[in-house]
Amino acid sequence: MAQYARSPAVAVIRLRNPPVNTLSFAVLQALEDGLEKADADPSVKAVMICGENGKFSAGADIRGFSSPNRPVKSLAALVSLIESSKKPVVAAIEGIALGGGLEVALGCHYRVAHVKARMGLPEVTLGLLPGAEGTQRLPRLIGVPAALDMITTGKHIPATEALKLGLVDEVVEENTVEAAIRLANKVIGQPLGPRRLSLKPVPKLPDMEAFLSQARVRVKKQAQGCLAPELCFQAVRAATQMPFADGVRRERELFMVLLSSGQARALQYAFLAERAAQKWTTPGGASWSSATPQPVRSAAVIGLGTMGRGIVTSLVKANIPVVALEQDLEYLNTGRKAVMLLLEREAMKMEVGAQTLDFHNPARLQFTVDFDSLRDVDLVIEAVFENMALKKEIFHKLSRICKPGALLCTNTSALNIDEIASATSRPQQVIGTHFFSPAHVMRLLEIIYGRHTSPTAIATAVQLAKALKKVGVVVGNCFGFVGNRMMFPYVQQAVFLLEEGSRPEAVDRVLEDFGFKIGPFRMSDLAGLDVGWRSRQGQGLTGPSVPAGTPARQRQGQRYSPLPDLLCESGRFGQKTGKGWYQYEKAGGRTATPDPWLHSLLAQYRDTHGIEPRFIDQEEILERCLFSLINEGFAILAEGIASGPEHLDVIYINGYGWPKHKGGPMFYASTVGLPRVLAKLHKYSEAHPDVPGLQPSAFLKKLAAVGNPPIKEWMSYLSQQSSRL
Ligand SMILES: C/C=C(\C)C(=O)SCCNC(=O)CCNC(=O)[C@H](O)C(C)(C)COP(=O)(O)OP(=O)(O)OC[C@H]1O[C@@H](n2cnc3c(N)ncnc32)[C@H](O)[C@@H]1OP(=O)(O)O
Repeated sequence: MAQYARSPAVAVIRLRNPPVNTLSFAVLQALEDGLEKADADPSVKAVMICGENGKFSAGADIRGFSSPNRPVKSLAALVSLIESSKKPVVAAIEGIALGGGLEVALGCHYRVAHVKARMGLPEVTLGLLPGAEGTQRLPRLIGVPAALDMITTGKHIPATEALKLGLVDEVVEENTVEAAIRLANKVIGQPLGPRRLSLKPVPKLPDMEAFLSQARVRVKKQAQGCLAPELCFQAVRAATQMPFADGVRRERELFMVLLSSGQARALQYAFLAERAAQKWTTPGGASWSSATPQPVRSAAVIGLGTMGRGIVTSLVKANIPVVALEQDLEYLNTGRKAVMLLLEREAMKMEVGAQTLDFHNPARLQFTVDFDSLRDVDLVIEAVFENMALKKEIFHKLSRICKPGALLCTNTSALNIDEIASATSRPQQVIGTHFFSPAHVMRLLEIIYGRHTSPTAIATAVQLAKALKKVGVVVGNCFGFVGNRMMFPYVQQAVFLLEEGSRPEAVDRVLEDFGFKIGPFRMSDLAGLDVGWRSRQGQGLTGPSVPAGTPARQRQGQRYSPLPDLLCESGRFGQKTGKGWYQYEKAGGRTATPDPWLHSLLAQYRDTHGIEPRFIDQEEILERCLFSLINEGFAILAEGIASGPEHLDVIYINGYGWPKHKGGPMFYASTVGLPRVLAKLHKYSEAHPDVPGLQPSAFLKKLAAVGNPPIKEWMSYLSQQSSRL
């Protein structure tokens, strides 16, 4: 709602809809009523609009876009109503003015912002455009280049930058509301025409056409398959070509195209899924709502390989003092140099000096080979390579050295957290923190609780993720956890497709066209084929521990492809060796080219094993890879390893390059339709009965049997099932 008050001659309208003052129907109605009241009252000479609780407004309610009663049209009408007011209207922007919130402020004649406020038009990130005339007003206020940048990227800008751009008239450090009332009193009686953005011309550029065509290329490149950036561009271009009213009509048409697109639904789901994933629960009854995190005032990182370096960098950026430990001085010095380089680069990117991050200060970042230096830290992240014996040895040591209460985290992508915890005397404080490479860049942090992990430990790890500006997703302990466990069948299908007749470049192209940043074979070359090889050796799937007489293409009664092992045996580990599924210009090269050697290896392999190659179309490639991944997702949900499908989707969007505008694998399955996913899995598993990953999971079957229930209802079917058992 909006609250109306008076500050002698100035009417004060306060937007009130906690927690972020979204513009619900009720808020818009109350705002309109407030404006009418102010207009009708002759003693009111000016109006000031502000938000409750130190926040102006986060814009339209994202949960309301799918509602047929969404208030977008009335928002545009209201912004026009504000602008046409005969009494000056001043916006007092504290905290945030985003989306429709900023559009309301653009309708005001003046804007005052608190120095800590942020402003933006993030609609593009939700698959939309600023549909309350924002694409037409903003270029008139700050010029086309700056407006296009804000509208097509959705970035939030700080108040100081907004002042430089002319987006706000004043930035204050103290009371924004008082400053806005002061300004309102000052401008009473001044002409409003020049302050009405709809009446202003769009500032000219020396060569607008050339600017727009270059900008369009840039926008297309950044869009990566997303429709909204291009349509945002078209709406801003309309502002440069048409009078305001026509531009508004064009904006409306483009908005309707986006609103009805599947991409907008997927992106809005992704926004809400990220928030839903913060609300973790465990089958044991622990929950985000009752667990309290411990403060993390200092941390240690063990191991300064690629992952450890990134983790140290993340902690320093989050202002958490770090002790970085290596096994000997040689490794320590190499690690130290690499970390310093990363931090210098980060300081440059953040446009702050080394002194701001303060990483030359040993009180902030200390390098050591002495385990005793870990005695007082609040949290340790072990990031040595994936070797259970080594990890257990380290955790045993930590359990003796670290202070009581210190959280002991292991950075692992698959190893059993309970087994690692068993090496300590405090398994309740042991937790898995699976960072993604590069750890200072990737947003995802998979947080894995073991059998004994305490709710406090989980809450502390979630809090740490927030401090590191990452998305922490809490999951249970199983081989590969959630992300890699779903990835195994996907990669497995890709390799089976090669056996049956396809090529790495054909499979990659289909999945990259779908929207993955890189396909499974390019990804495998980038990560290094030796990583999986070592893991398969450890599981006894390949190498000397495989019993004599085991068929080459079978393990544990199921089809197995030894192709990746064959590549590793010939020293083809991917980019690092210059050869893998592709060939590269040199060892460490990045440009993948299809490799005739590999093509003849595939032909020879098929001959040896009597496989008749066949043409495999794009549909089969896509469905076998994606549906097997999704199928595993259903098994994970049924086992209680994750609290809901949103968690899986957040993991895939933030850690595995899943295209956000397709909402994550489980959301995608819901858009394809669960009965269709099931029918396709049946078809492929019948054609390839011994290929793992294609047998539909029981939970998928159960959901498909009731049709295609909305994704938010899926988990309720699971509890119905359990309660009957
Ligand atoms: C046409 C389209 C128009 C006119 C629009 O306005 S589209 C909406 C444009 N606005 C946005 O995209 C803003 C989205 N929100 C954010 O970026 C952030 O939430 C925030 C910067 C406003 C606050 O961030 P933070 O402090 O980290 O808190 P949370 O992100 O956890 O949010 C707190 C709760 O508020 C809910 N929320 C936030 N914004 C919206 C919104 N626009 N609509 C509905 N709900 C919103 C968010 O979901 C959190 O609620 P819970 O999930 O915890 O219940």
